[in-house]
Amino acid sequence: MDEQREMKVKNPWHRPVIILIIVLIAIGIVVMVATAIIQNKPLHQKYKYGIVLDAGSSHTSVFIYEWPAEKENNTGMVRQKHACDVKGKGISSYSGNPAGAGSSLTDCMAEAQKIIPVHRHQETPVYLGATAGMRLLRMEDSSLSDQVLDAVERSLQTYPFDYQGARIITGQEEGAFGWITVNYLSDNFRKASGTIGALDLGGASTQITFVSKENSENPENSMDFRLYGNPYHLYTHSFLCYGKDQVLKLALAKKLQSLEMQEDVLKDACFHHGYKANKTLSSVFNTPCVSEKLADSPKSFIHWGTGDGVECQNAVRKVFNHSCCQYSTCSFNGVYQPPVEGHFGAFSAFYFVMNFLNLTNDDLETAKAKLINYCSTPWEEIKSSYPSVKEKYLAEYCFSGTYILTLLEDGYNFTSTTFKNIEFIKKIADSDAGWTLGYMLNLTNMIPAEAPDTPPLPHGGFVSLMLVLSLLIFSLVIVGYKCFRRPVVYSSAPKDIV
Ligand SMILES: O=P(O)(O)OP(=O)(O)OP(=O)(O)OC[C@H]1O[C@@H](n2cnc3c(O)ncnc32)[C@H](O)[C@@H]1O
Ligand SMILES: [Ca+2]
Repeated sequence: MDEQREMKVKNPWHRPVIILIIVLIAIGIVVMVATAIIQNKPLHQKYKYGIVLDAGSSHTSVFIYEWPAEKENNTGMVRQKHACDVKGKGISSYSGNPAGAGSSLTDCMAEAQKIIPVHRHQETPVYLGATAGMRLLRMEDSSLSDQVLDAVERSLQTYPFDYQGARIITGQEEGAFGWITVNYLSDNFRKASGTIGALDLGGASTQITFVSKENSENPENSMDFRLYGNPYHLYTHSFLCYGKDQVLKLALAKKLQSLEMQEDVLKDACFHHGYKANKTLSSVFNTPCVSEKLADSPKSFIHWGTGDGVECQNAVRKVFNHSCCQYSTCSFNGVYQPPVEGHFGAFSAFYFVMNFLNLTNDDLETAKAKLINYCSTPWEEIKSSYPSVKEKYLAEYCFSGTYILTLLEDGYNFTSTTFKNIEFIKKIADSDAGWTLGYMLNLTNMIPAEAPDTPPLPHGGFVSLMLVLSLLIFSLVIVGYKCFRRPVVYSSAPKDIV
């Protein structure tokens, strides 16, 4: 039949061209996104290091910090790589053998040499900061404290690092750098969420630091910082002798002085019933924190626990003097302190003790009640319940817990309500809470006063946006093709050619 009929036969070149275009667009998108990712991918990370020795009253710790070499001024970049506890007591205990203070550091410094890559040794700064133990030794005999510092300096200079000095830091520095550490690790300087206060309880001193709206009534308690574009007005105070070891001596001395001692026996409500230890008077009075010495007294006494939490609270209150305050408000001993504001991180012995006593999540009233119960537990029962805990710590938890709650409530004026704002912490983001990180950040200028300019979008956001837009374009092309392609008219072909 010659009948001409229209039938649909696709143009032979049409479909391949469309497929080719779609494939090219897809390849283009993949190449574009891959290039964006590769282009912005950080090169192989190179790290820098810093070492800070915390020469505390009870012991020395060596902290190694690490940060990406290219991002020195980005806050939140420095992290703790390693911590090493020096064997033995704090450097102030080497006053009779200063050279021993230097050699005590060798094991931890050898560890640091192994951990930090050799090619970074020369540029790695080393700082030693000594705290309340050395402040007390300097008060007793400044030439002895100089000798101890000289000995640790000589020891640290023998290592291939960049030695930057060993010194006794001030109480204000200790408080302020502890505050910088906890807020840096919590990333509070970049966030607009505000900062947290810092509570540090050592063996020989304790520090309280927080941002206060009040105008400081005593310049000695105020410190101003400009960090990452924001000004901070800090209240800070360090109470020498109010660390947990020294305050125990203070409390014992008060009892010994108030003639609570009968026939060489000192009955103590802050120690468990059944606790009995022979102690020398000099172990109590061998510190400048205890001013009045005992006259006509025996050389030793029996420390006899009675385990009465309520009586212990009354005894501990006596170490705080509330009788004199020449400012509008004081904490204790005539020290100016505005009312506490905001949230707090409490670390060092605040954490060790509250964590052991399982009081870190309790409100003030519950914590007090649980502590009274704990204090009344007989010593033998305590010892058998915690066979692996150091006996000295174990014997003192009742006293230390009572001291902590009394310091916070009667000393710093936390109430049942504001007590809930205290978080007991050991570490933040795997780094120890303490003054050392803040000290290093400050000395290396690693927290800039002004926030550095950053691109409007972070790298991840930029790549995601590219991907989403590309997929959108791709989908539009497909949809456009489907909607707007013209129906193709096929030419009729003679069906049969005979
Ligand atoms: O800040 P200074 O006053 O110089 O002292 P420090 O730096 O040596 O003090 P630490 O925070 O290291 O420790 C505070 C106290 O807690 C004690 N301590 C450490 N670990 C403890 C634990 O697990 N349980 C109870 N007490 C502990 C330690 O002996 C100190 O008396
Ligand atoms: Ca300390």
